[in-house]
Amino acid sequence: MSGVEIKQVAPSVGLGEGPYWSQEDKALLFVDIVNGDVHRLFLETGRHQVLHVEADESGASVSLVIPVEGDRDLFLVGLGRSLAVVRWAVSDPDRHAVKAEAVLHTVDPQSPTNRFNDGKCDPQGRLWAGTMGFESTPGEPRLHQGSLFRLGHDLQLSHMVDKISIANGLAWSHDKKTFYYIDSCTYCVEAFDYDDNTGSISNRRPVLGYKAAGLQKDIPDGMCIDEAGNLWVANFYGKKVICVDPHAGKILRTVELPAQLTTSVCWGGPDYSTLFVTSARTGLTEEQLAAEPGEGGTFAITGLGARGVPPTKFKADMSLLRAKLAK
Ligand SMILES: O=C(O)[C@H](O)[C@@H](O)[C@H](O)[C@H](O)CO
Ligand SMILES: [Zn+2]
Repeated sequence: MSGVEIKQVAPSVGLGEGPYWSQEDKALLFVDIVNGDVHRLFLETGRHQVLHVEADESGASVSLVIPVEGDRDLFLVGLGRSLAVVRWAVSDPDRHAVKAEAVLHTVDPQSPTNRFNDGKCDPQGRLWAGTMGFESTPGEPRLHQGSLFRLGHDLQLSHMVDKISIANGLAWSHDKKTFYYIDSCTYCVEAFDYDDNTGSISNRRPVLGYKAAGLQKDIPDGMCIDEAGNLWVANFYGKKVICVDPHAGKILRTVELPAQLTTSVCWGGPDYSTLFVTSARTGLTEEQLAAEPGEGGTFAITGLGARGVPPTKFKADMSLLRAKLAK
């Protein structure tokens, strides 16, 4: 593939996840789940902000960060088993700690060691986020302990899919009729029919089985969709992202990265032609880390000849949200 360039844009973190391109700020947001931090990296100036979110009673891991439409200082985060709101201004100091302004929901009381993992907004701006069971070794959680949830504009939480092991990549087709989803422990990218009006899903089916595609050790993790409707999936333990044609169920391209635990992907940059990729270093040995300094880094891939579309912010009924923040 000529012209493809890979550049490390952020220093190594424990478990990078949840990349999100903020066009207003020309910044990449991502989280470090191990340290409970949200990162914001301004690509033009190099300014790098780190917001540590203090634990609530359900845990300390910050697993996703999504801006709230209509207030540039508000963000939804996954925090332990909770979905919470944090306040974070661009003018804040580059490194500081906050408590959540409000906890909207705490889930999975039957599995107290669960935590939220990946999440993203659908075309209507409802948040979809899922949980996973306790992981002693990366990729080997207690199975079927988690669920996928949907947070509506009215801040009500709906339970969408149960028996999820590691809730991961999410994407919606441009015709808003298909929802693509990854539970990492199925080793499969799946699809559902999606109703954009009601936000309901049905008809779960496989799109790409990893073992049948020859990916024996890769774990499907985060995912995004490009303008042409192809899926880009980060392969944990796979040192790569793959581009998948979901209609043919075929791998179209493979891009290798200097990090074996590639965790998630998003499109960004002024014209959405840069693919940002997060990775992790958690669980790797000292030797492995020494051999590959990129482990845990965040990367920008350019020259792919593909591009994405703007991400969707969380659209809340702001009077309901402000009432929660006032409490
Ligand atoms: O990145 C994630 O989604 C999880 O937070 C991680 O725990 C790993 O990906 C998982 O171990 C393998 O999928
Ligand atoms: Zn993930």
